[in-house]
Amino acid sequence: MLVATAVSVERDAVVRALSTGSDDTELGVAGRAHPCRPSGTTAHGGTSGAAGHGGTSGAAGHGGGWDVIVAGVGAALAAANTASALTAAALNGTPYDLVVSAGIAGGFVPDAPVGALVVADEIVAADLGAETEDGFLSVTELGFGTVRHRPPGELVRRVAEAVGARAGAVLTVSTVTGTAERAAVLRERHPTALAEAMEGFGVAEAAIAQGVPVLEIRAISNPVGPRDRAAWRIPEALAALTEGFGKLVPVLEGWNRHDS
Ligand SMILES: O=C(O)c1cccc(C(=O)CC[C@H]2O[C@@H](n3cnc4c(=O)[nH]cnc43)[C@H](O)[C@@H]2O)c1
Repeated sequence: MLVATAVSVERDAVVRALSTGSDDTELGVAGRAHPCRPSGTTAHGGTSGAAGHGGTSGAAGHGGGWDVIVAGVGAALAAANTASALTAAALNGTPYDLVVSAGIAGGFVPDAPVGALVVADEIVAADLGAETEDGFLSVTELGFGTVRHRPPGELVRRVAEAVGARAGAVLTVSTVTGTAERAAVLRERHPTALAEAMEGFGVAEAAIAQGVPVLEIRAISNPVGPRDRAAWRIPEALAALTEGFGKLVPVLEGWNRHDS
């Protein structure tokens, strides 16, 4: 499994869950920083003796088990670093079975309150398109490809049940929403949206391009709406991410990608 987080505190929250996981979880060196990563893009070995780590930008090889990388903030950087990690692992003969985009997010109230966990049944590039006199047109409507990836449905259902998360669309945006008006526009365009974050679609594009299924799980740190930085509850969200990931591990390790 490859877990792509945006920043190091998210990576650490995931690694905390993995390193207290069951004995069956191969996590001999989880939490060990890799010295070769540029600009904070640090990979962690998910197995003891994860000697396959590459030294190239953002790449991470692995020997089975879990790798957790800091893929960067924003869809483009997250896609680039996720693609590098996937390619390195494939070239090493140990391709990943699943990619998980994980971190904190803004939640659409009242469905996704601060501290809640959300699992994406759709990963949607919410602002990839064009403003027209008739309103927003997505790149799909413009004829240029997709703005939506769907994680395996049965896996989403099992994960939601195991971690106590709600399943719904998770939007990927380039700009954190800062007004009630923008939140309402997004929710009107995407009525099933539970959360917005900034990386999921990039991670998904990288995974899908290599034929690897993708999942996105987010812990809500703040409401989507008027900017109120003081209201962000990042430590609480990171604690929820750790707790949720602990419950996620057995589900993912028992999952066969051909099940769903
Ligand atoms: O507004 C600020 O002062 C501020 C300070 C620190 C960090 C930020 C971010 O925007 C972090 C974005 C980071 O966290 C995810 N995230 C969390 N909440 C949201 C949200 O409401 N909308 C979009 N992204 C969010 C995101 O995935 C980034 O990785 C701001």
